[in-house]
Amino acid sequence: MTTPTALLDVSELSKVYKVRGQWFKRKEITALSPLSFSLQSYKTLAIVGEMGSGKSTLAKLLVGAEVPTTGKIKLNGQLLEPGNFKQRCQYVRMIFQDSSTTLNPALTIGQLLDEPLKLNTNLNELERAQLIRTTLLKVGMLAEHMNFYPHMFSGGQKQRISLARAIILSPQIVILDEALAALDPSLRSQMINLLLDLQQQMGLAFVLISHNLGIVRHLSDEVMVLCDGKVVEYGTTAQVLKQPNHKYTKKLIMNQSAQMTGRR
Ligand SMILES: Nc1ncnc2c1ncn2[C@@H]1O[C@H](COP(=O)(O)OP(=O)(O)OP(=O)(O)O)[C@@H](O)[C@H]1O
Repeated sequence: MTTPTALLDVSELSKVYKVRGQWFKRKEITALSPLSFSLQSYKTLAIVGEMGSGKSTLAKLLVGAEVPTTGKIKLNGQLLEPGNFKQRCQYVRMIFQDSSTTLNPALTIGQLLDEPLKLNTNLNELERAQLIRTTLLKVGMLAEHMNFYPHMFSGGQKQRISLARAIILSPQIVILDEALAALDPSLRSQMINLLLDLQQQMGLAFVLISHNLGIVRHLSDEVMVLCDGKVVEYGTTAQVLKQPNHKYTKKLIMNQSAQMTGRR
């Protein structure tokens, strides 16, 4: 029996930064040691790890913002070329924690959503406007919001706009880099439900970078734990959270359970 081709297939991916050290010597920083994983449509992989463990570096490599030192990234069996950002950005999109800094305040929501369409599609103005309206509706906003500016929206609504911008090109993978961290618990739950709905509707795969194990538990099928750029744990979410093996995972689970008990 042949195994089906994974949507995303990452093998031996690593990143070493060369920085200036003492006495003009070059110093190497291994942000990510070679790691491999695969991800299917409709599935979510969570990346967990403490500060400086390599989570953002992995996200940047996946989205094509950094060139890997070693390794390959395949999408539907096709090799993604490191420098071909245009090829990549139609399939892999990213959402960050703080939409106030990623949404250009001088542009209307319509103009913000039109940018990726102008760059990556051959749609005419009417078709683009129609797609912008339907995408806004998909993320729980109104079609009229296309004429508004980012400052007219709350943090939760701005995250929905960022999500609209991420899905407007019908990508296959969305990377959520602490994208829910700044939201209060009720907005966070609404956003989690919206993400799960969109995943079902569009067959999306998510790579979720998060410190919050509650979010990880709700959204992800698998968890990869990074420590100093190395994978120290990788398995199904249920298994990793129930029986963590590595001391960092154990500490994270204990700290967050203590916080939950303290809040009660
Ligand atoms: N452009 C760069 N040049 C040199 N070193 C870098 C660069 N980017 C990241 N690093 C280093 O690589 C390591 C991993 O960083 P990375 O930002 O990926 O960690 P992280 O897990 O995302 O941390 P955080 O949770 O703080 O965002 C760190 O030691 C960091 O200092």
